[in-house]
Amino acid sequence: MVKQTIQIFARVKPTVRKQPQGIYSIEEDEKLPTSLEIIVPRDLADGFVNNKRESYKFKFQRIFDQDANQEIVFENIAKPVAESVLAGYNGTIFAYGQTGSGKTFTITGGAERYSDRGIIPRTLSYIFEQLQKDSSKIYTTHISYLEIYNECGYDLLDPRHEASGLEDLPKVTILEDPDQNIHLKNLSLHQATTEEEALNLLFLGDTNRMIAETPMNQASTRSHCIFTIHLTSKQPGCATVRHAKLHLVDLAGSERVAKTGVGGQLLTEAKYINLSLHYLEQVIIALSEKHRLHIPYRNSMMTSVLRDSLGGNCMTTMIATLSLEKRNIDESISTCRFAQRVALIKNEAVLNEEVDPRLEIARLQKEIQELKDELAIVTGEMRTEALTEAELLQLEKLITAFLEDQDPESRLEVGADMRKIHYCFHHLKKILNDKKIHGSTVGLSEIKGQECQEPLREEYKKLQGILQQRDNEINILVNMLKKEKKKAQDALHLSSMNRSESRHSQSSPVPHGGNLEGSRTLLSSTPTTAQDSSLSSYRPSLLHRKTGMREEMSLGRQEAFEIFKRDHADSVTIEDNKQILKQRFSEAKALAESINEARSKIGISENIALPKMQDPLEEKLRSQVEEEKKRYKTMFKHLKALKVEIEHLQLIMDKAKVKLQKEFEDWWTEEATTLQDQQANSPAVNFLDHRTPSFQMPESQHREPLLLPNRSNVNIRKILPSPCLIQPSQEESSLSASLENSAPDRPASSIPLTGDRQTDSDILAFIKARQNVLQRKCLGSN
Ligand SMILES: Nc1ncnc2c1ncn2[C@@H]1O[C@H](COP(=O)(O)OP(=O)(O)OP(=O)(O)O)[C@@H](O)[C@H]1O
Repeated sequence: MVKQTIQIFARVKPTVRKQPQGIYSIEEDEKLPTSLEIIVPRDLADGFVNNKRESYKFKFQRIFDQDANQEIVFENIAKPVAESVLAGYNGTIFAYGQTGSGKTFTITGGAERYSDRGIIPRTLSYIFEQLQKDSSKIYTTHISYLEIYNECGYDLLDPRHEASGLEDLPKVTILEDPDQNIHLKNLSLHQATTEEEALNLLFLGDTNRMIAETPMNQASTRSHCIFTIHLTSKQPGCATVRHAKLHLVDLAGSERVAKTGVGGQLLTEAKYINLSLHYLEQVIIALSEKHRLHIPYRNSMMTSVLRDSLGGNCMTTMIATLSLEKRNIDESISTCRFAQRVALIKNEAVLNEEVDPRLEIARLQKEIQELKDELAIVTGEMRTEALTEAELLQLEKLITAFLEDQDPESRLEVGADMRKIHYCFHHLKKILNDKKIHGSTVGLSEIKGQECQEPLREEYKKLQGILQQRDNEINILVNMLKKEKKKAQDALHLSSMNRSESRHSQSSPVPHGGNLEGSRTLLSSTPTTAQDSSLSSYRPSLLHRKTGMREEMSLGRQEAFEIFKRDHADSVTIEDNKQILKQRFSEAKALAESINEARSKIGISENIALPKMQDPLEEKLRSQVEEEKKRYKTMFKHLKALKVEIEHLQLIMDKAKVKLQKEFEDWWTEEATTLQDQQANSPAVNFLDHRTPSFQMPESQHREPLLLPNRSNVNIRKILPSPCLIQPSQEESSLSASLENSAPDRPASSIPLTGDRQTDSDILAFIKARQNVLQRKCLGSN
């Protein structure tokens, strides 16, 4: 049992603007920054009057200042907890702080750079690395991801449900058994056999979380999220199984209702958040008071779920995230005060061991049989009748298996039957004699030579096995690279076709998002388990399903999406990541080539027949092979790390894409609704009238004004034909005239639209295509 108080750490978020000097200071204790002093400026009126205290001091296990990166935070906070989870103890890390103070950044990570990976992906990486190293135990890992919003639990990982809102996700409820153990009904557990599978689950949960967000429910801010790694370990042949859980918790923003200044639905949410955080505080106060018999865990879902983590069987760590800007000082002080109370809670973590009943029954049955046999021998219970043919045959088989078994501990089990025991001795003697007769024809020197060669052969066999394994791995990686290259070429070909199509024909809408999809090949072509491949294939369709986008967009919508994408604030990050991804791919390719080279060298050396006796040539050969093997291993490790990075980057890009599409859909729907309202009084739409309201980008993403008139979203000015020298047909002339007339400097003409969004888009797409045909005719005749 390990008795420990909850460990508290503080992390200060980098400030955007320059803050007044001396708003806080960090003192070192035994070379570690452990004491934080917050100085309240004298002019600060909100909440702190001048005659109040000016400075507040708080102690932490360690404080991470603005310049601390994600790696340092992981190494110092999460790694020790992950180690105790690997040893069989429960662990919890939770981030607490006001909205925007960096909880999600610390727990999950930033969505822009690979180096911004937070505690969850780094912990997964670390745990799977350790599991791979430890071959003494059999491990199984499961993942669950729970979101608690307004006191209701939702399963973020159920792939059976297509969520477009939080209410579509399966609801999770709490059940308590007579021993007061908490069970979460409807929370799915997913096995992850590799880091990649676990990261896919994290991605799936985060995407569901993002999709479920609406402007009314900024889930990330207003909900608590608990990502749990369930680890089971067992030693082969041993009936004891160890279970450990690691909760990684991103709590809702801790600001007070008064400060949020919200009403309606948001006020309800704020109250729920405040209530659940209030209950968390109540539990913590109760736990920090000695001799308190009743701890009010049951008051809220979050405290019920984290019951063990707070004052129970768990190694718990809290990260107080602080945004030490002038306007956030009061919230930062209250976060620190909360942390000080948390630090008083003592937990008693025990190894969660239990005996697997099936293994225990088998062990006991064996023991009973052995005891019965012993008893039969001791009591002299003898059988005299002769053994049957079948029994003799069975015994011979047992003897053969016993002789062939390489395990020195293996036993020949024939039971307490002296007839069988005698027959076994008799049969063994026969085998030995037969061997002796045959053996005499073999020369003594040859036997000696064979003895020398035996270990060499074994070593050679082992190396060949490893080589075969690595060969397979390299083939898989090379195939992945080839596929990626082909995909990139296809994408290039497709985009050039699209460009020429949009210039000349504009006849068929292009499926959206092709440019990002290309990068998925590596992931989807990676050999994984059935479950993983189902997840990988789930992801691309998730982009459509979850954002509610159709697989194919109308031409107008496609054009609007392209412009929206181009002007979106995230486009620079997406481009940057694409570049990094490309770079990593070429690095991986180069590395794969070097690995192939090293492998062939090892192969050549191993193909040379080894001399029968050890000699200098063999020694040289051996050391060369060893050298190559070392080089090969290092490169292979590097390639694996690159693969993880590439996969992570792809996940980041997928996430950005889902976000982009979702924002586009929201914006599109909003604009369409507004215009529908405006057009309700006049069914005919004024095509290019400047008075017609144009689509506007959301404020934050707006760089250039978009000229996308009415719901069709087609920029007609872009598609107007250039002056033409040939005479168009009558039909073409009238169509052309109707469009020409709609130019801003001419009297506006109207094109009747149906009011149905899709039909209108199609009508306008048709007009656009016709215009292009006209334009091409013009160009052709010129
Ligand atoms: N240590 C840090 N370094 C760089 N950027 C950070 C850091 N901490 C937070 N940020 C950035 O600040 C912003 C807000 O952070 P984050 O979303 O993690 O806050 P939060 O506390 O989780 O907020 P919420 O309660 O709304 O979920 C994000 O853009 C994030 O990238």
